[in-house]
Amino acid sequence: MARKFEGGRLVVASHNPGKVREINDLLRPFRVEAVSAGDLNLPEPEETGVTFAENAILKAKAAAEASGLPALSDDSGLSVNALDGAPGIYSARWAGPGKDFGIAMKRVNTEMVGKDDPRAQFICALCLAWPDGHVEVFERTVDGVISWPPTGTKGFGYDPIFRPEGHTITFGEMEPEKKHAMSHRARAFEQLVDNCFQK
Ligand SMILES: O=P(O)(O)OP(=O)(O)OP(=O)(O)OC[C@H]1O[C@@H](n2cnc3c(O)ncnc32)[C@H](O)[C@@H]1O
Ligand SMILES: [Mg+2]
Repeated sequence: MARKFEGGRLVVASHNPGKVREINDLLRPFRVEAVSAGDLNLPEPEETGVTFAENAILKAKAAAEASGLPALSDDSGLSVNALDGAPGIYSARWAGPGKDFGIAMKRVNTEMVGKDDPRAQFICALCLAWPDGHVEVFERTVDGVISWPPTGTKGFGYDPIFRPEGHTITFGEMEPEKKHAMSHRARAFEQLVDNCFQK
């Protein structure tokens, strides 16, 4: 049995404004007072894990310890079949110190030249951690294809080059509510809610 979140204040342990916005959207229907790691001036921990789950755990634990509150982290990324899963856990790092996703998306396109498999997945590991060190982790994916050139300005990160399976537009072109109905983050969140939130 997963430990339940009892309600009240919850730290959203991410320094990515796009993610914080999406997580706040997903939390809205629940009795949760979300505060972001940025609001609390929490440091951005170094992501030394070798899996999404490990990095999610280290980010949530760091925020829960530093704040004394339960903390929810998200470690996510794009995994391209033709690139053996890259950029994967390095998705943020491909954008460089300036967090320029124009550069990161171009690199995906350049490395895919000559490969004819466009399939890719977005992956999201969510971790809910408590100040006593207890953690719950949920990981989900969404399948799609890489689409070039980048289109749409509604999302963040790699959204303009990811077209989810069965759809004709990219996540960058999609309304947030529609992305929340199918994304890796929304799917992992559904698991989190089923297991850790009071009904
Ligand atoms: O670690 P935090 O502070 O949460 O913020 P971050 O941006 O560094 O986040 P990650 O370490 O999890 O890196 C994942 C990168 O993958 C990209 N990514 C993850 N989910 C995405 C989504 O739904 N749409 C587009 N890009 C996404 C995004 O650009 C992230 O920067
Ligand atoms: Mg990060």
